[in-house]
Amino acid sequence: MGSVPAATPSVREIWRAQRADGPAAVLAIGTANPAHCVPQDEFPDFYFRATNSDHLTALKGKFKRVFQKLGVEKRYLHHTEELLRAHPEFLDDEAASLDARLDIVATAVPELAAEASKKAISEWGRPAADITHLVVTTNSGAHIPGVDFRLIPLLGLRPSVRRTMLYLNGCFAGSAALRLAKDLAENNRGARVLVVCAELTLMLFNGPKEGSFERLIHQGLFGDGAGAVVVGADPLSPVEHALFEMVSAAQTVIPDSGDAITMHITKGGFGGNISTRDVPVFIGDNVERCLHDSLEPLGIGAKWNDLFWAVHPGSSAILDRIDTVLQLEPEKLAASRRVLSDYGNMFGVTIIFVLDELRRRLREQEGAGGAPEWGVVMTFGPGLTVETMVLHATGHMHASP
Ligand SMILES: CC(C)(COP(=O)(O)OP(=O)(O)OC[C@H]1O[C@@H](n2cnc3c(N)ncnc32)[C@H](O)[C@@H]1OP(=O)(O)O)[C@@H](O)C(=O)NCCC(=O)NCCSC(=O)CC(=O)O
Repeated sequence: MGSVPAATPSVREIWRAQRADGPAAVLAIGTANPAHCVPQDEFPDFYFRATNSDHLTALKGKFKRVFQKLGVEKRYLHHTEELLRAHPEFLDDEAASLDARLDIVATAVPELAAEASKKAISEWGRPAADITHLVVTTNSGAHIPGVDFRLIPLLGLRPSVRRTMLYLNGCFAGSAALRLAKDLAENNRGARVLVVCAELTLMLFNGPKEGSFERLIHQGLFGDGAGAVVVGADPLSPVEHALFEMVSAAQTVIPDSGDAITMHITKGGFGGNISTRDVPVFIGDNVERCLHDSLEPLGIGAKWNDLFWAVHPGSSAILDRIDTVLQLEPEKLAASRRVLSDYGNMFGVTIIFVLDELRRRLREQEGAGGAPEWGVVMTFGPGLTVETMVLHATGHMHASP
């Protein structure tokens, strides 16, 4: 008599076994910047000298006035005066400079991305080969194979790592990648997702031009950096620790705001528009509705000042608007303001720096016995798009090395 075959599991049983038991969580964070640091008060001199524009004294005066209002004290930039001298075509948006810019970012973006990733993997505590999924996002490039592919040898990832490359998501790119990572981690038992965002503003670099206000914002606000996060569900004790549990994630579009921020590739790098007067107003008018839409279905009825906050610091005017609308206590957006001040707006990378800064601040508050348990991530970008993620702090807020 033959043995009785084991019953084949049902599709539902297979589906259930493939899924994680608990929520996705942030397990580690790493950040990196280029070495070239430019204090904001020295930037107008650097910029007008490097672009042979010192004769435009009135325009330089306007740059200085507006730069002081952005909330930035210093930034890190890949491009130096030496690099700009070697590429005079980068000073003129009518010149065909796209190929030269793409050549530079093709190497520099993966290298910066790898630096941040190595720090995240080292803090995580497991080998790089245990990463099962890779989600990479950048606005700084347009290559196939892209940064995701280059990271496999740079980090020693498995060739079978499942890659997703997100190009041109503007400043909400970091949140979009984290939202995707949450779904991947919860829907693939044992998955460990490496999220990587990297940006170089070289794609936006141009000389000053009368009447081009957005150029002034492009040059004065944005900075270069990379951030990496390891995301996974059901942490393997004692090696892994959840920093933030990722409770829910949402994305929405603000009605009639489609022209407020636009970006497109041109022969001279990136073109586009930022309606600097409208963006803070659109965000201020919609922030409460987005928050209610995220928190109410979860049954979280906390007051705004009972939460911790990780908000994309688009500029200090945007943070001021959010402060006013939500009537936040001054320290609530302190992590966002600190990152804006020390690094500038690094597009989608910025929110990873804010999370890193926030966990340091929460650790200090835990020590003092009063850290909030629940919090919100909010980022904004072209669309205008608002990304919201609800987080739960776990009490493991150890800082990165
Ligand atoms: C640009 C600002 C710093 C200006 O600050 P204030 O409004 O307080 O300044 P202000 O009104 O005194 O103006 C200072 C000087 O700038 C001039 N000015 C201001 N706005 C202008 C505009 N839109 N066009 C032309 N000139 C303008 C004023 O005339 C004045 O000139 P004068 O001194 O000669 O009188 C601020 O509005 C701001 O931070 N806006 C939001 C920026 C933004 O959109 N960030 C999002 C980045 S994108 C992002 O994060 C998402 C993404 O990219 O995806």
